[in-house]
Amino acid sequence: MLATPRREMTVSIPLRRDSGEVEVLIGHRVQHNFSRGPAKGGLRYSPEVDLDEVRALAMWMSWKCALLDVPYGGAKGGVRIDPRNYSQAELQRVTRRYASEISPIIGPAHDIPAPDIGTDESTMAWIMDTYSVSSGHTVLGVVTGKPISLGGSLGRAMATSRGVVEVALAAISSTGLDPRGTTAAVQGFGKVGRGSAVLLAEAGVRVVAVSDQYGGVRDPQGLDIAALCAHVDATGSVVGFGRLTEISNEDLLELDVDLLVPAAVEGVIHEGNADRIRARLVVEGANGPTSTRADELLRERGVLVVPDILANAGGVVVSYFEWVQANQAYWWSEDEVNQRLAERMLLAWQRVHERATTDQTTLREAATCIAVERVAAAHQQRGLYP
Ligand SMILES: NC(=O)C1=CN([C@@H]2O[C@H](COP(=O)(O)OP(=O)(O)OC[C@H]3O[C@@H](n4cnc5c(N)ncnc54)[C@H](OP(=O)(O)O)[C@@H]3O)[C@@H](O)[C@H]2O)C=CC1
Ligand SMILES: O=C(O)CCC(=O)C(=O)O
Repeated sequence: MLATPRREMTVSIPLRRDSGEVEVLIGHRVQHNFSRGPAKGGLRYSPEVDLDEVRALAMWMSWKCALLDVPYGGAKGGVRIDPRNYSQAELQRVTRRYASEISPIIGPAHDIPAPDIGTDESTMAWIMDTYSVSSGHTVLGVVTGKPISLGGSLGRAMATSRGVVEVALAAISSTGLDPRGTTAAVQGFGKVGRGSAVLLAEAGVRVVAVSDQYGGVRDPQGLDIAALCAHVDATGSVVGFGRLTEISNEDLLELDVDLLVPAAVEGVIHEGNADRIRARLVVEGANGPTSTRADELLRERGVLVVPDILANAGGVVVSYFEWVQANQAYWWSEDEVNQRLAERMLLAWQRVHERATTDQTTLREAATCIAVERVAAAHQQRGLYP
């Protein structure tokens, strides 16, 4: 039962472009499991989206939610579209049509989407509005990652990055290094990568390289992250910042740094480059950045990998807090959100670290075992599994 998604929906989304032409896009929503509660997971807009990718991402959400002990199953959605080629008005039309097509299977007690690659708080606001219009009243709990003015939670925007950095600092300390003075490279400068670079720099880590899909920049002395963020806000890319040495996404992964944070897309560390990864520690900000074979090769070489279902779980943890606040119509302070997030991340880190030490496994195996056991226990206790 755990190998197969419980429910999948594929929809076609007719879109009238601003030019008047009509295009038909494909979207998916996959609910892998809901034995522990409503399904939960992000919505991705990318030209790479396909059903298999969405299935894998949905399954990872089941394990992530179980590992962090948030009362959800796992889901994921995707629309095959390159959002950079569409106007905001077109993206709003796509989102509203997608939301209305999947509305029979989403809802605060059924399945709660959130942002992922290529989507943001506006996407969530449009889904919330579309769903609310058909419900006849405002339903704040149908999505998370909403704008603060529409029932979003303080702290959600930085939550995934905050979780990545909490766990990265714990992992650095576990290897006997002092975070101050260690070096890091971050691939991806979107919602997860950018916040991770900011918070790592704040913690005293020297961030020596970052990249986005156009390429990367490198400064062995450590990048000025605040100035870099201003450059990205002005130009839309890290490329061209401060006339620094440019570096490709591939070369960034192979830099001689203490910490590598892949925070962009799947499969970037693979059989072909795993032998050349020189970082001592890989903390997976992205979902699925390391292939199975690469994971084995890194293990043989003694590289410590903190798996995605632990490292990037901060987002869904604060999404859970947002849903709780929306359901109660009572809002927490940002400090309260951040403190509760840190407690959950560090507890999960400790459990996974202890289990890996006791069972002599990788952190990924330990995290997956804890998570699968929790989902399997829910199945058994509900009587769904003989
Ligand atoms: N947002 C969240 O709360 C969570 C996200 N994640 C995962 O984190 C990862 C990043 O998501 P998120 O930050 O939200 O997405 P964003 O869309 O905000 O950012 C993605 C970043 O990756 C870059 N990128 C895209 N394609 C490539 C590529 N082929 N090579 C290198 N860089 C690339 C983008 O470049 P450009 O800026 O040029 O577009 C952008 O900087 C995904 O794996 C996602 O599933 C996991 C948990 C929660
Ligand atoms: O915030 C959420 O609900 C889900 C975030 C997400 O898609 C992920 O963790 O991969």
